[in-house]
Amino acid sequence: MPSDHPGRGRRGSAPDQSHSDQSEPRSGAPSTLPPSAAVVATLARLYPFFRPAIPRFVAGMLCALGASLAALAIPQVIRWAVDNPLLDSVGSADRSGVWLAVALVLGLGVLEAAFIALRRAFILIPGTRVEASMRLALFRHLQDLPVAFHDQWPGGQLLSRSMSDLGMLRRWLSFGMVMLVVNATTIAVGVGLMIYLGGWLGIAYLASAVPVMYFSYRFSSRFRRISRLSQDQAGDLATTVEESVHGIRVLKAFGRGREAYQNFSAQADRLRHTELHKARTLGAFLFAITAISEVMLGLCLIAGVWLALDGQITVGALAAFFTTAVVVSGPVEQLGHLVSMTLFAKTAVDRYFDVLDTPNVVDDPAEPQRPEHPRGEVVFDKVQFVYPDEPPPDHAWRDPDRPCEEPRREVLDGIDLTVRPGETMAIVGLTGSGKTTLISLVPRLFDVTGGSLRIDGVDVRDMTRHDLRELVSIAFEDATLFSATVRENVLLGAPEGQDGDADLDRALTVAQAQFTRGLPHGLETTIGEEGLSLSGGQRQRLALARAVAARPRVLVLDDPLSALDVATEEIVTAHLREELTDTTTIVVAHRPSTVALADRVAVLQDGVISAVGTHTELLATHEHYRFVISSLVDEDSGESRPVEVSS
Ligand SMILES: Nc1ncnc2c1ncn2[C@@H]1O[C@H](COP(=O)(O)OP(=O)(O)OP(=O)(O)O)[C@@H](O)[C@H]1O
Repeated sequence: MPSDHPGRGRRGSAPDQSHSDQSEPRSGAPSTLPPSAAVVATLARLYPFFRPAIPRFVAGMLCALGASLAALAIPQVIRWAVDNPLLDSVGSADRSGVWLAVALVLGLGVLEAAFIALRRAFILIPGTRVEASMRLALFRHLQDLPVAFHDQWPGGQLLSRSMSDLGMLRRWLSFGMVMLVVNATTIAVGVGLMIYLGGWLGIAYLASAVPVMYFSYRFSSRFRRISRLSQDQAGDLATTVEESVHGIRVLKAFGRGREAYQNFSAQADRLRHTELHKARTLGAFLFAITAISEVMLGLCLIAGVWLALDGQITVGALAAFFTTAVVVSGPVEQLGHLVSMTLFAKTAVDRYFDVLDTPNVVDDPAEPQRPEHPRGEVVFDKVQFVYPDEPPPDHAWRDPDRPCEEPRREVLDGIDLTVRPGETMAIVGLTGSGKTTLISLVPRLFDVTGGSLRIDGVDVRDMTRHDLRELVSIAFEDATLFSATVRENVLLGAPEGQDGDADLDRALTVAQAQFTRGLPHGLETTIGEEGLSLSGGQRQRLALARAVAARPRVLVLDDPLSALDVATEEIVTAHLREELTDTTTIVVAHRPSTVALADRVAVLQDGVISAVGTHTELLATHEHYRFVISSLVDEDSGESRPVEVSS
């Protein structure tokens, strides 16, 4: 299957992250490369995103080069002016040569300024486009990645990668990369001119490049490590902010604000120390290269004056030599900042591709199948499931004190269960027995790790995810609503091209969510994070309405009525039984009243289905079922009304 976004080579091409050393940041580049080659190899991965912007970048770079050449031409004019019109005008009234030199310097200055303005105009827009397209690719990939990935990655890490890392990259593309090329060219041309003007003086100045290169080499490997650490710590900090904002009610209710603050403060302090360390490392490097360049210029000045007095160099050439040195010294001093920016950008690219390279293991098959006449029969055939490993220990954002290799455990260990078309099957089991895990396999939130799960004879892994979504819909106990209108939230999964209003009416009635019509703007009221807040029971009813509106063949419900009062639950239950006669329903029952929905009940025990039958049969014959039901009655806040089950 072709890669569906630029920058992604092939599915499953993630670099092996499990064996890398934390001190060496992970990247798409082979780790055997020397640091500078690794930087180039990593940044080269941007090419697919960068390609459309190349013409404008090249134009911008040419403008920047033009500006540098204009600046470098000024010393040549000065040299000519000092050695010719200026000397000629001593004791003469003719100043025309001097005025010409002034006009030339002015013209070159204006040209330099114009080139700089043009450079900005060319590069600003493509830089933002590259950033936007990379952000889009990341978002699409995040949407595509399976639930297991999102279980493992902290939200703050994803947030910081998609926002601050990509912002950093844009700044590097728009400024750092361009100026790196331009400054390197300016230094090369400038030093060439200095050799031309001052002979050995220029060569002596060039010799200062040797210690500069040595310091650059040492600096780059150290700075890469620190910048990776600081970006990862910033991501951790974002995760902490996200968690404390989400959990603000719990923190307030338990009076844990102080602890949360202390935890945040410790993390912020760690980041501050890393930033200080980074700034000191950069400062030492900048000091070294500036000092080397300045000391060398001072030595050149002494030698130059001596050579001029000896008549081996003209005063004009000496003036031009030092004016050129001033033009070159700017780029030399900037080089340190640009190198650090480049290393920062490399880290940002590494962190970006850490996510983008994560293969999607819940993927569409090469040759998809779909049931010809969907009836809604669901068959679990020796299904096994084990949750994926924790993230590898070298993930820099992981807490190094946390154990990494936790033993893998089969949550489901040979599930055999057939749910007949149109049947309602309740899944009952003790807390942690794997009920949610079991039903999550039906819409492929996770893939089975053994055995198979078939709908109407077709393995769910052989269907496209789109086809599967049309067949199966799900409502969770923890109802998530999006910042959108009631209508948009409910019709989120409704089939396209059907009468949305009819689906909406039916779904709201079944889920007893007519209260939405009384909201300030009725069904057009915005709810969710940015809109009106709803109660837990109201949210659950909307989530149920959303699942019903999708008109699925198979409806999967993870205790979706837990927050409803008994009377409302009874009405919803009755409507569901009435409306869903053709729909196969698998419902996780956490309270006896939910079992009332079911035609049959499956008991999940020790990773297998230990019994299937009607509630009455199981009560009479299955000891573990009696135990589970009695514990559910206890849990159910004293609500121990008799359970009515039709079979
Ligand atoms: N994302 C996950 N990653 C790793 N392990 C998980 C994950 N989700 C659940 N588990 C583990 O799998 C086991 C089964 O969890 P599951 O949520 O399926 O149980 P459950 O029967 O639905 O529980 P409950 O009745 O409390 O909702 C538990 O031991 C749990 O710790």
